[in-house]
Amino acid sequence: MVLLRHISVALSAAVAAFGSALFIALNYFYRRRIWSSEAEYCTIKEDQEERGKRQVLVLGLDGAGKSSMLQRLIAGNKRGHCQPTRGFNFMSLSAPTCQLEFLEIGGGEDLRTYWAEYMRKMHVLVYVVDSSDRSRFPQAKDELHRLLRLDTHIPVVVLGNKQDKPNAVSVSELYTSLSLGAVADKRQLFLLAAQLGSDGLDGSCSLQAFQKLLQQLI
Ligand SMILES: Nc1nc2c(ncn2[C@@H]2O[C@H](COP(=O)(O)OP(=O)(O)OP(=O)(O)O)[C@@H](O)[C@H]2O)c(=O)[nH]1
Ligand SMILES: [Mg+2]
Repeated sequence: MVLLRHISVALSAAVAAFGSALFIALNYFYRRRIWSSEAEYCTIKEDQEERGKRQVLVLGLDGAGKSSMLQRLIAGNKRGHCQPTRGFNFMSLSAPTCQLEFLEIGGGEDLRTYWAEYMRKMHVLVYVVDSSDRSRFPQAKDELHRLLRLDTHIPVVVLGNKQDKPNAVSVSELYTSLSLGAVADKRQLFLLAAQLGSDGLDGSCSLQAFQKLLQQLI
C-alpha cells in the first residue's frame, strides 16, 4: 500500500515536471508570446501598427452619446437609437491613410472600472460629454482627470455632444466646467462641439472634422 502511494507521488511529480518543461519549451519556441495579457496585447498592437491600424478609445459617462457617435461615423446612421452599452463596443473604419479601430467601453458606473486598463493601449482618447447635462459635469470632469493622470501623453479629443438641445452649454463653458485648461499645456487636447443622436439633425460637418482630426493625431 505504502509502495503504491510512493509510486503515485513519483508519477505525479514526473507529470508536473514534464508539464513545466513543456510550458517553458513552448514559451521559448513562441518567443513573441509572453505569459501576460498585457504583453500579448502589445504583440497584437505591434502587428496591427505594422498593418496601419490605429486604436481609438471612446469613453464618457453613460448616455453621453458614444455609441451614437460611432454609429454616425461608421454606419452613417442618423436615426438609429442606441441601447446603453453593457460592455464593450468595437467598430472599425477605413480612413484614407489607415484603419481606425474604435473601442467604446460603456459609461455605466460598474463599467468605468475597466476604463483605466485600456488607457495605455490606445493611440487617442475620445471623451464624449453630454453638454446639456450640467448636473453631471463634475462627475464627467473627475472621471476624465482620473484617466489623464494615468497617461500623460495620449492625445485627447473631448466631444461636447448634444449641442442641439436647448439647454446645452457652449464649448467655452464646457472647457471651464471640465477644467481643461489644467491639462491643455501638457498634451494635445481638442474640444469639439457635436450633435449626433437626434433625428433629422445633421452632424456630418463636425463628424468630418472629427475624423480628419483623428487621422492627424495618430
Ligand atoms: N438630442 C440628442 N440626443 C443624443 C445625441 N447623441 C446621443 N443622443 C441620445 O442620447 C442617448 C444615449 O446615447 P448613447 O449613444 O447610447 O450613449 P452612450 O454614451 O453610448 O451611453 P452608454 O453606452 O450607456 O455608456 C440616446 O437616446 C441617443 O439617441 C445628440 O447629439 N443630441
Ligand atoms: Mg454606448
